[in-house]
Amino acid sequence: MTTAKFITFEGIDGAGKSTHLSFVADLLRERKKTVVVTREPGGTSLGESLRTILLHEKMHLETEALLMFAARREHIAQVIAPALERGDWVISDRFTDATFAYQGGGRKLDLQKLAALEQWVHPHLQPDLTLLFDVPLDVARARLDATRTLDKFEQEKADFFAATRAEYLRRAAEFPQRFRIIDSTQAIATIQDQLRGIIAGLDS
Ligand SMILES: Nc1ncnc2c1ncn2[C@@H]1O[C@H](COP(=O)(O)OP(=O)(O)OP(=O)(O)O)[C@@H](O)[C@H]1O
Ligand SMILES: Cc1cn([C@H]2C[C@H](O)[C@@H](COP(=O)(O)O)O2)c(=O)[nH]c1=O
Repeated sequence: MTTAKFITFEGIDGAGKSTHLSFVADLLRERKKTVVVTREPGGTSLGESLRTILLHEKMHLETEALLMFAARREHIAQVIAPALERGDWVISDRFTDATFAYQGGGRKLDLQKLAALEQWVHPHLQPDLTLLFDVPLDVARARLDATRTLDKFEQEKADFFAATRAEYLRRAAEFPQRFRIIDSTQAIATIQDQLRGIIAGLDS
């Protein structure tokens, strides 16, 4: 029997990560796992209130980073840690890599300050697996433009997303043991085949 695992989905807006969340959850349920699917910012009542503020209100860039970690602290306390302690598997649509990528890469905040917050908020918790859905900016932008009204982050310019994507890829290279980079320009069915292989490898 394998122990509970913490899986995170990451990527720039429009990369396609949310498309595959329920597919991976279903794969795990087929393997008789109890799965908790959650998201950041969000996942708790307080976190969802903070999400609305974060995605729609202008604020100082350090306030934005601090609120991301405040929402995360509550999320870990109320949802992630209890689920893992119960033996449930947790899938989170974004986690701390997003703060490094968006606030560190995109907003250019000091990575050392973000690392200090990470050390404060979750010194002993890291994802077992991080699926990084990677696409060129123009592909992500075309997908977003086709589907929705854009929030504060999604309205950012190309250089913001270029820096965000670069920081994601830098972290994937820094932590190769937990990151898997998914070429999200592939067809959805092809990506699902790849995900099936990754999940089988994790749960064996
Ligand atoms: N591999 C793919 N090929 C073609 N279209 C895709 C693919 N993956 C996702 N899409 C489409 O792109 C759009 C954005 O996908 P999705 O909502 O999963 O992105 P996301 O990365 O979760 O974005 P966000 O982080 O902004 O929520 C959706 O309309 C989805 O159907
Ligand atoms: C956790 C986290 C998220 N963000 C940004 C990234 C996205 O633009 C939104 C979340 O929206 P999604 O469509 O549900 O992915 O928030 C961020 O900037 N920093 C973070 O730590």
